[in-house]
Amino acid sequence: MKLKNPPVNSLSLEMLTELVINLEKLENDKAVRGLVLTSEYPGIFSAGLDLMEMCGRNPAHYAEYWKALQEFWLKLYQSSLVVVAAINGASPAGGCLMSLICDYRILADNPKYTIGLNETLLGIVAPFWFKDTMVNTIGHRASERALQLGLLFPPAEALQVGLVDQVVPEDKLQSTALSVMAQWLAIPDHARQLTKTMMRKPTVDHLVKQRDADIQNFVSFVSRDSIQKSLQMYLQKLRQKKS
Ligand SMILES: CCCCCCCCCCCCC/C=C/C(=O)SCCNC(=O)CCNC(=O)[C@H](O)C(C)(C)COP(=O)(O)OP(=O)(O)OC[C@H]1O[C@@H](n2cnc3c(N)ncnc32)[C@H](O)[C@@H]1OP(=O)(O)O
Repeated sequence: MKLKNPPVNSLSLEMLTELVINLEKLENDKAVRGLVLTSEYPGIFSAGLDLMEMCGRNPAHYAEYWKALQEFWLKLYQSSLVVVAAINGASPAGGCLMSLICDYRILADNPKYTIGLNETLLGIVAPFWFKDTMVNTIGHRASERALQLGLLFPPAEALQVGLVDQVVPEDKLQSTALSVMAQWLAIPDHARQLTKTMMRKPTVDHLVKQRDADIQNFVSFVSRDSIQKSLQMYLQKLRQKKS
């Protein structure tokens, strides 16, 4: 599955909705057992959540957006398919989250392709289920440091901390993803799927139990004037970077 939402594959409401529909289609197709997630645009895997969905909108929109994001996370995190992320570009915040919910992550070796949950740099906070997903991957101490500092790791450091499973030359990314997929598909589906469910259930249950409260938290947090100002300033900085 190729992410395709120019210019930076930000996770807009429309993109999230399409991703969920496509995932459902693949899950229901008996001929499909695995999925490689990559970007149509080498250089950018995904810029994360679409900041335009979080700026200057009304509470009903924020609630709808957050619910769609939760839905996407729940679908992909619980997917019965083998999901391999072939990360061919920068992967900040929501882009990193999307990689973390896959079963295996391969990052192309390019110093520009940084990955991490950098929310604090925007003056916002990664919600508990982003944090849980990261802790499940790299452990508590490394997550605490990475989350507080909003670290974006270049490939060698991402590998060292365990945020990705493999770093490979850019031209070997897709072939490596396919051989990793073959290795995972050699395991009987039912045994692998039950194991995945068992490993991920506590994290899934944590969000499912608090879904509505989490939406309310997001809406009230993002509606604050101070948060709106931080997001606007961050967007301005992104735009000024060009000039
Ligand atoms: C008490 C506790 C309470 C807790 C309560 C918690 C509640 C929850 C709080 C909220 C939590 C939210 C979690 C958020 C997660 C996120 O994912 S936020 C998004 C973070 N993303 C980023 O920081 C990435 C920003 N982008 C970049 O760094 C770069 O764009 C890039 C991806 C590295 C690509 O660089 P480059 O190729 O140079 O492109 P640019 O020129 O920078 O960008 C092109 C245009 O795209 C726009 N853009 C970039 N990123 C985004 C984005 N994420 N959303 C929307 N738009 C984006 C950029 O502004 C450019 O636009 P134009 O200037 O108009 O062309």
